[in-house]
Amino acid sequence: MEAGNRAVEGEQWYDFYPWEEWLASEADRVLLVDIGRSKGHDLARFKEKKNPAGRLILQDLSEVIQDIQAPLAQGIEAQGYSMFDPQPIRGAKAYYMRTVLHDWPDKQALQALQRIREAMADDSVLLINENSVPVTGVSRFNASVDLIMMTVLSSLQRTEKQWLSLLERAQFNVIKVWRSDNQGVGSNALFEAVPVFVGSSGQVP
Ligand SMILES: C[S@@+](CC[C@H](N)C(=O)[O-])C[C@H]1O[C@@H](n2cnc3c(N)ncnc32)[C@H](O)[C@@H]1O
Repeated sequence: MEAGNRAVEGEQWYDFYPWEEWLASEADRVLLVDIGRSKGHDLARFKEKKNPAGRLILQDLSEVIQDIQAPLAQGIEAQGYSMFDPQPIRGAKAYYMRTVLHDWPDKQALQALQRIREAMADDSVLLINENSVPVTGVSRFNASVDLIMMTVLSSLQRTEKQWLSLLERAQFNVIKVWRSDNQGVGSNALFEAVPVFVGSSGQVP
């Protein structure tokens, strides 16, 4: 799947999302936790192209992290972690995932989102960079990925409505769905969301 996404990706999220303005925070705070980032090439590109202040953390399964050969750029830290476990990085400015949740059915995706929500501060932001497929007129690429998702992973390529529903059920408010003019078909939408915090009564305020 990753190779497929690489072949068709368009602009990077940081080229069309105003991260400098929207993610401004203290320099010693973790700026962004990239969950399921594989070996971290894209975080390295973000660092190289934009040189953001703040720590960047890439997380993936321990076996993936252990397989990283090249040294990481200064300012990037790698951490072996499963997204179904409690998130060790608390209160980061942004939690980011690209083409990770599409590998998972709603039940597991909701668990992973819950782990993020628990770790967020009041001003943290969730960024989900995913493929959002149209309801009709789906491209051959997306139709074939959808079939692969279903047969191999019991998962799916979600429509925007399905992404919004997933995020709402995970108790996030979606602020905006960002799209670039030059969209690839591998991860064409950036869902920006903030947590809805549940009050002590257990009710969403
Ligand atoms: C389709 S790849 C996407 C990689 C990268 N985000 C990208 O956009 O190129 C899915 C990634 O999720 C990681 N992954 C799978 N299960 C995970 C888990 N339980 N916790 C954290 N990462 C996981 C995989 O190792 C893989 O790197």
